[in-house]
Amino acid sequence: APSLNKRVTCATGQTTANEACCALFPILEDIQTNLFDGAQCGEEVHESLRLTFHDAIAFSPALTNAGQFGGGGADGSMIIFSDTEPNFHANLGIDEIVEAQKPFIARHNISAADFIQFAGAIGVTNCAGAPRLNFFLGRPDATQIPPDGLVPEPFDSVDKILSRMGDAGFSTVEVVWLLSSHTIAAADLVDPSIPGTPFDSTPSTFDSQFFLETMLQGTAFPGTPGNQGEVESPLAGEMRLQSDFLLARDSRSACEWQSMVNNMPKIQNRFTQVMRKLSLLGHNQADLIDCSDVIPVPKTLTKAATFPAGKSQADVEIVVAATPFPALASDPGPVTAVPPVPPS
Ligand code: HEM
Ligand SMILES: [Ca+2]
Ligand SMILES: [Mn+2]
Repeated sequence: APSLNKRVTCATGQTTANEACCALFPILEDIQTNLFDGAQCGEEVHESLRLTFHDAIAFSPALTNAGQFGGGGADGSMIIFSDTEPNFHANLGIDEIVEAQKPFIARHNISAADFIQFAGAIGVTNCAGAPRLNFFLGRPDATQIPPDGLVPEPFDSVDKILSRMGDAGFSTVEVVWLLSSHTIAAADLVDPSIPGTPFDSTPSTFDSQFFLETMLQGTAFPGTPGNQGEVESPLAGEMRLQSDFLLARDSRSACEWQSMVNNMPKIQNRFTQVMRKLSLLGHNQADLIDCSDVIPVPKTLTKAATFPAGKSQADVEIVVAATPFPALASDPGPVTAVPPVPPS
């Protein structure tokens, strides 16, 4: 009789719990070599993670309940309808990774819906400190374009962001957990004069610097002032979104935000939970095959969070008195500018 825990050895040599997952190993290798430039945590990984969100979050039970089409969730619509959906305002810039991923989908037997979530899960493993996300196989592709207006914008109010995310099924703390993603992120189009400007000082490390640095007092714009959705950041070369600034300070989210600082086990655990939920929007997990064991084991990170050089506890705009703020060292040496993420 077959044992429940029996593992399959694939033709390519790796083992997995389910034979259907064997087909993913050649795709994994192609992605790491040719999309992520040899397992780097660079621009394509950042854009691929952003794409997991923008594809999935176009999902509105509120619209469905009102008798309209609310979007199919993680259904690949961004790629299937690439003439339309990437042009929605909140998706600006997503066309690049959409076009970069298309040839991979064309040369493998995988839905666009699955590929987007698979590439995102693989990509984060290239960033030291990231958790090993789950991956489920078998999403059918979109048959309809989701409505515009379902992806949060950096100039949206906290009320609007929490309400939109709540419609899709995410609580306030889950929104905070999802924003761990902005630790490996940069903006190209918020200030188009400085493409590749990161949201924290370590855009190729999945650490808690994003949560810490968004709590510091803003002092200047990294490029031009007056961009919609941008506020002053604490570091030269660093971009701060107004939405991240507000969520870090709002009474509904600030406590959870602060709890992420220097708490890697929590970040890893919570990000895994919410990314599982995000990747399943519009689907039942029971209809899919769990291929999580195909995802590589991420690079580890041992470094504690630190204040960037020239910053200290005095620069934290403390909003949460209820929980103690961790005692953190400051990086030694002169104050430096955060370098941009190179385009590739
Ligand atoms: C809550 C609402 C959110 C807002 C308002 C927001 C907004 C933004 C904006 C404006 C950018 C810069 C785009 C550009 O100019 O190139 C960005 C980048 C990014 N976002 Fe978000 N985001 C949100 C949530 C998320 C979530 C939930 C994820 C993933 C789970 C995510 C992942 C990313 C990543 C990885 C990037 C960097 C892309 C790159 O470096 O090329 N974001 N986000
Ligand atoms: Ca980081
Ligand atoms: Mn980018």
